[in-house]
Amino acid sequence: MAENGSGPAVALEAVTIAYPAATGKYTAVSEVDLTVPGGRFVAIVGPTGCGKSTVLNAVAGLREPSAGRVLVDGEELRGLNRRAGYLFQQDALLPWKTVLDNVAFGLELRGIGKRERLELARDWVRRVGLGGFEQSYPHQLSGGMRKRTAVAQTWIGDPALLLMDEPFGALDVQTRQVMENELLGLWTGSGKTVLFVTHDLDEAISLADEVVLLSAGPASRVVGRYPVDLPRPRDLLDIRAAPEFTEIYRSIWADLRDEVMATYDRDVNRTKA
Ligand SMILES: Nc1ncnc2c1ncn2[C@@H]1O[C@H](COP(=O)(O)OP(=O)(O)OP(=O)(O)O)[C@@H](O)[C@H]1O
Repeated sequence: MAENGSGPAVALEAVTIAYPAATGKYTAVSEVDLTVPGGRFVAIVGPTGCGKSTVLNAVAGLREPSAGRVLVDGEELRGLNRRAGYLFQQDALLPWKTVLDNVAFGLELRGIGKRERLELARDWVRRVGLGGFEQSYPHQLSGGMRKRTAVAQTWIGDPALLLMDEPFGALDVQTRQVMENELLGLWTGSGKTVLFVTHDLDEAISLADEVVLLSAGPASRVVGRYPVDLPRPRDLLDIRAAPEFTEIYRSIWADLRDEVMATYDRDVNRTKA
């Protein structure tokens, strides 16, 4: 059951995922154990290609484990995770629809009447700071505005679990900080469970209650879990300057660096071979 708030608890039990490869198969992650209490914000970090997205896709129900299982509030996940909403680096805005219609689209698919969905969408467009841009089309928006539209698109469905894969990875640094702050503003008090994948340790620590470190692949697994006891609510523009932040950063980076180097050595040896 959810521990605090309405978001579901998520557990991965000895999850192994292998992909077909030229040489037979490639085991991306092996026996991953991970528990995320309901309502918590957990960030997953690790070197490039270690399997962060693979883990997220397993929780989304997009990728079935070759072994092990995923539990959502104690029940084994089978097929798509219908309690989850997604936010990826690439947004999924429909170019021929306006901001308002893009935000309302998920509700349309759910069969919610036009009047109600447009009313809700108008509210969400305002909440993400896009009031006045309801009738704009995606190509008329900046990267940050597109991201705001995507955030509204995800949150309007009120998913209890949010799965985010480098959602702000393509944004410039300033826009990214603003969006991270706004994400925390939306999440605080919502009770939603969040799994957030990022390359960026700064971002992981700033946002999360806990950072989980995956080892270098192949057969990546969880090699570290680090609680982030920074007070909330957090203002990310200030928090990165706090000495406690630097301390947490140092302790995680000491381990992450080893995994990054292991990936680097592996790639160099592969190139030489
Ligand atoms: N569909 C697929 N078929 C074959 N191999 C795949 C597939 N998807 C991922 N892989 C491999 O599995 C490993 C893990 O990939 P994944 O995308 O989960 O890693 P990641 O940590 O999210 O990567 P990045 O940091 O680059 O975003 C990589 O070596 C990748 O090449």
